[in-house]
Amino acid sequence: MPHYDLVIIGTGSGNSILDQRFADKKVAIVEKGVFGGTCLNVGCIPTKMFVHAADVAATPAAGARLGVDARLERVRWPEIRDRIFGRIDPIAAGGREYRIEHEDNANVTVYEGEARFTGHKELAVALPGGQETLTADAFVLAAGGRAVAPDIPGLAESGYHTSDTIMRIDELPSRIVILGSGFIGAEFAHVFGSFGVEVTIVARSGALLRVEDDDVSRRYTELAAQRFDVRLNRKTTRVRRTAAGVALDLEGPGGAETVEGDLLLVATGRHPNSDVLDVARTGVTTLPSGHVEVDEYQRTKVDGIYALGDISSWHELKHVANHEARVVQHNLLHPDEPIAADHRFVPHAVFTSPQIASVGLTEQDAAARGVRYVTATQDYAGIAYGWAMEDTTSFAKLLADPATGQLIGAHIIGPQASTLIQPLVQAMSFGLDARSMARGQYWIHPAMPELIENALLNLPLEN
Ligand SMILES: Cc1cc2nc3c(=O)[nH]c(=O)nc-3n(C[C@H](O)[C@H](O)[C@H](O)COP(=O)(O)OP(=O)(O)OC[C@H]3O[C@@H](n4cnc5c(N)ncnc54)[C@H](O)[C@@H]3O)c2cc1C
Ligand SMILES: NC(=O)c1ccc[n+]([C@@H]2O[C@H](COP(=O)([O-])OP(=O)(O)OC[C@H]3O[C@@H](n4cnc5c(N)ncnc54)[C@H](O)[C@@H]3O)[C@@H](O)[C@H]2O)c1
Repeated sequence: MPHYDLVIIGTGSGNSILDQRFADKKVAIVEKGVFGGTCLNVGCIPTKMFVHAADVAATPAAGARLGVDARLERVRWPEIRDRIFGRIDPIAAGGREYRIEHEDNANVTVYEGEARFTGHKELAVALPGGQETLTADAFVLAAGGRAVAPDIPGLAESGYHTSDTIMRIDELPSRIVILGSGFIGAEFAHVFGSFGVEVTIVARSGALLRVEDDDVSRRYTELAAQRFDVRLNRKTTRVRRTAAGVALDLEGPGGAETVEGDLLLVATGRHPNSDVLDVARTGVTTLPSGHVEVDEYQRTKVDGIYALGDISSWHELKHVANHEARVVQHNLLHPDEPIAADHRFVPHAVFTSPQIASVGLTEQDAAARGVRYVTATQDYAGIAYGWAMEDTTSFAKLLADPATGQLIGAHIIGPQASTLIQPLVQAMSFGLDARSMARGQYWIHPAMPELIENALLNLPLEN
C-alpha cells in the first residue's frame, strides 16, 4: 500500500497547489475525469467563449435602435464549437502531461481513476488495471461537484443534456427547453437564443435568477420574457420522448400544458462530490447540503485533511475555489501559522444578456438580517454612455450603512456589469466609504463607470 505525504483529489483548483515548495514531499494526485476540472473543461471557460460569440451574434439586432441596420446571416455552430474546444482540450492535455512527465513533477504520481475513502486516511482508487489503495499524512479534498437532475417521471428515459454535454452537440437545435432558472439556465438561454434557437425556460418559482436582489431578478425576468418563452410557477410532472425530440408536461397557474423542444437542457443545480468520495469513512463531516464541513482555515474535522472549492463551498465559483486553494497551499506548508480564507465579499457575475453582477447583501438579505441600510439606484439611461447606447432597462443598485457610508451590497444589471462591479468589490474589501470613493478620485468622462460614481452620490447618507 503506497504511502504519501500528500494526496490531492481533483485537478481543478486542487491542481494549482503544487509548486517547487512541495518538491521534497511525496505527492499523489487523483483524477477520475479530464485534467483541469469543471471550469476549464465544461464550466466557466467554454461557456464564456460561447457567450462572447453569442454577444457578437446578438449585436446586429441591437443596432436598429441606433440607426444601424445590420443582419445576422449565419451562425456556424460546428466551427464555433471546434474553435472553443480546439483551444481548451490541448490545455487540459498539456496540464496532464506536465504532471505526469515533466521533471518538475518527479515527486508526483498521477492516479487516473475514481477515488473513494475506505477508512481513516485510506483511499481506494479504481484504476483500469484494478484497485489501488493509498494512505497519506495529508489529503486535500478538491473533488468539486456534479450536475444533478430532479426526480421527474420519464426524465431519465427521455434523454437530456446537462452543461457537461450541451456544448459538444453536433448541430444547433431549432428549439431547446431549459429546465431550471439559475446561472446555467440564464447563460445558455442567451447563447442559444442569440444563435437563433427558440428557447423555452421552465421555472419552478415566480421569477428567474431568484438569488439576485429582487429588483435585478424582476428586471431580468421581464427582459427574458421578451426574448424567450418563459414559463414561471411550473411543476414538471412528466418528460416524454417525442418524434421531434422531447416534451415536458407542466402544471401551472393556468392548469396543465405541454412544452416541446428538440433538446432538453437540465440546469437544476449541482451536488458536492463528498458522497462519491465517501468522506464519512475517513471521519470527515458534511453539512445537510452535502458540502464538506471546513473551518476558516479550510481544515475538515480530521487533522491533516483539507477541503476547497465546490466540494465544501456553497458559493460554487471558480474564484472562490482558487482563493481557497491558495489558503490550503499556505496551510499545508505552514500548519503552525495557518491563514484564514476571506469570504467577506465574494462577487459573482451571470454572463447572460444583459449581464448581471453582484457583491454583498441583497436588499432582501439586509432586511431579513435587520441591518440598517440605505439604497440608491442609478439607471444607465441617466449617464452619458447610457445615452450613447440608448439603454432604457439597465441599472446599478447600491446598499450602504447610512451612518458610515460603508457599502454593504452592490447589484448591477446591464452591459459590462461584470467589469463595473470590480471597483465596488475593491471598496468593500478595503473599507473605502461611498463618499470618499465617489469624490476621492477622478472618473473618466464619459465612460461607463460614471454609473458607479452617480450611484454612490445618490446614496442618502446621514453625514
Ligand atoms: C456550466 C458552468 C459554468 C460555470 N461558469 C462559472 C463562471 O463563469 N465563473 C465562476 O466563477 N464559476 C463558474 N462555474 C463554477 C466553477 O466551474 C466551479 O466553481 C469550479 O470549477 C470548482 O472548482 P473545484 O476545483 O472545486 O472543482 P472541479 O473543477 O469540479 O474539480 C474537481 C475534479 O475532481 C474530479 N473528481 C471528482 N470526484 C472524484 C473522485 N471521486 N475521484 C477522483 N477525482 C474526482 C473531477 O473529475 C474534477 O476534475 C461554472 C460551472 C459550470 C458547471
Ligand atoms: N457565471 C457564473 O459564475 C456561473 C455560471 C454557471 C454556473 N455557475 C455555478 O454553477 C452552479 C450550478 O448552476 P445551476 O444554474 O445549475 O444552479 P443554480 O443553483 O444557479 O440554479 C438552479 C435552478 O434550478 C431550479 N430547480 C431546482 N430543482 C428544480 C426542479 N426540480 N424543477 C425545476 N427547477 C428546479 C432552482 O430553483 C434554480 O433556479 C451555480 O451555483 C453557480 O455557482 C456559475
